[in-house]
Amino acid sequence: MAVEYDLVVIGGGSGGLVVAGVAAALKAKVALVERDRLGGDCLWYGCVPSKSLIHASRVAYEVKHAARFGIHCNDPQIDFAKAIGHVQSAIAAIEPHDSPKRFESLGVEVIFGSGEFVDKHTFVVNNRRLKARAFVIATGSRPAVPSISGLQAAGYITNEEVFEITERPDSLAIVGGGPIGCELGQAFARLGSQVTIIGSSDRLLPKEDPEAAAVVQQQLISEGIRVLTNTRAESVDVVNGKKYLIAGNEKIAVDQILVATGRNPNVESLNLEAAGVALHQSSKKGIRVNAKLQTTNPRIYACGDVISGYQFTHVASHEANVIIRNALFLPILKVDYRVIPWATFTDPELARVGLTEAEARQRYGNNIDVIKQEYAEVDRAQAEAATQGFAKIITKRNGEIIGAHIVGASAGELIHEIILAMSHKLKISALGGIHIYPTLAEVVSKAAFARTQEKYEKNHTLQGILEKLFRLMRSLG
Ligand SMILES: Cc1cc2nc3c(=O)[nH]c(=O)nc-3n(C[C@H](O)[C@H](O)[C@H](O)COP(=O)(O)OP(=O)(O)OC[C@H]3O[C@@H](n4cnc5c(N)ncnc54)[C@H](O)[C@@H]3O)c2cc1C
Ligand SMILES: NC(=O)c1ccc[n+]([C@@H]2O[C@H](COP(=O)([O-])OP(=O)(O)OC[C@H]3O[C@@H](n4cnc5c(N)ncnc54)[C@H](O)[C@@H]3O)[C@@H](O)[C@H]2O)c1
Repeated sequence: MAVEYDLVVIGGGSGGLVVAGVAAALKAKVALVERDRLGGDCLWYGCVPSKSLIHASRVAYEVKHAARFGIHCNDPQIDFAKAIGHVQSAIAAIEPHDSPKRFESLGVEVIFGSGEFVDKHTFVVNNRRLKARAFVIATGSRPAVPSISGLQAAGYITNEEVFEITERPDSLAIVGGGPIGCELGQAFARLGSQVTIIGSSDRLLPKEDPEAAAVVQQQLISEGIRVLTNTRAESVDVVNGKKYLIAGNEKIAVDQILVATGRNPNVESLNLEAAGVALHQSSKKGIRVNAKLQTTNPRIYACGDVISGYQFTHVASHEANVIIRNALFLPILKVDYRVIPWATFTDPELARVGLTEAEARQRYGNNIDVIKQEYAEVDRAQAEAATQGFAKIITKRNGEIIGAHIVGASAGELIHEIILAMSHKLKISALGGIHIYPTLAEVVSKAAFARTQEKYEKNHTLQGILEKLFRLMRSLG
């Protein structure tokens, strides 16, 4: 039976917009259903506002610490509402790129409404029955709020409200020591809040290389942030209008509580059962997909946060690109997660691609090399007093790069060279090529050189041959 659309995309955020835009450019007939506004978490409540606030807070920090370069300023006066104004103007500047007008001009039919599947082939929205060759679920995720007694009554904020507050909380407790907790914790502390981060793991950023995460944790502590690890937020009391968060043995008086304890997929309202779309059985939440990103109904695909894999904007787009080909043409392409990078935008930044050292040892035993290069040995880092941090590159014995972790200034930019090398299965020696002096990027080339040097130092045969060769050449004049 003929259908009206090639693709119906549900959710207009990082994943859905890529699918809809590219499919329409390829001349497919596409409908995009969005329940709120186009742009998703990344634009409104995630990447864009957080990085804008981080920038404002960094300026405050640099001004406050300028005296070490002989630049004497008074303590910066922070106009928090204006900092949030910068956040909102960054969103406003980027929003047209994700606007309904732009997508309609690309040929996408944008439908606002919250619909549901009524059977395996039909999605109903605003009383319209949409039938398509394929559907894509890209409805993202929302903050997962743990059940903490008294929290609801006391009131709290998540990433969905934090970028709209116009008054800085003098004291802020952040529940969750993951990327949101660390990025926003540092930003608020730099803008003048007294911040406490409460994390249930034994360290901040528990998904990261422990040595690299420790550099970030140490920096946060040195900036006056209280870090409580191995601690769960248990309850909240309100006394005389003041909130008291009880966590471990502590009773912390705070003006505001920010909850950043992971995400829940947006699946509830879609009536997935009618569509034959199953969720993960395990503790992992979200829609179950195969390597081609098909759900348990092969005509329905899913990508982004809703499948609870790597929850990043660039991964949602990476998955979207696989879906476009599979859904519009033949479902033969598998998603490749071999080289998935990400960065946590604290100061210093922590960027990662591939395996951690522990994961690499688990997979390859001791048949790996781990090369570490300190920022302090990079001249540009000295020039900019940005000596904190290191690059760690993990290779197989043949030099193939299987993981890299950079913690330090501009780590999120510097990692791209390694991403390219890994994508093309290049060996670490490929990173040792000419690099501009003096740049921070030399932290990567120096790491590559360090491995060559280490191999050379262990190669006594080669050293012996060279010694003899030069003796001979000297004797010949
Ligand atoms: C504070 C914070 C900072 C972050 N920083 C970064 C970062 O620096 N870099 C990075 O890569 N990632 C970052 N992320 C993660 C990133 O925002 C997400 O991984 C990304 O937005 C996921 O894209 P998505 O398409 O799956 O979902 P979204 O972009 O959230 O899009 C989902 C869309 O679906 C819509 N929707 C939901 N339910 C329905 C329904 N029933 N019907 C119709 N529409 C629906 C929503 O309204 C939304 O528009 C951050 C996240 C947060 C919370
Ligand atoms: N720079 C970036 O790319 C960036 C930035 C922010 C967020 N994100 C994405 O958003 C996702 C969500 O971030 P997040 O920080 O909320 O989640 P997360 O799951 O990475 O971290 C949440 C942390 O909270 C802790 N926790 C859970 N319950 C707790 C409790 N009751 N008390 C104390 N601690 C508790 C967990 O141990 C965990 O370490 C990330 O996984 C990431 O994919 C990315």
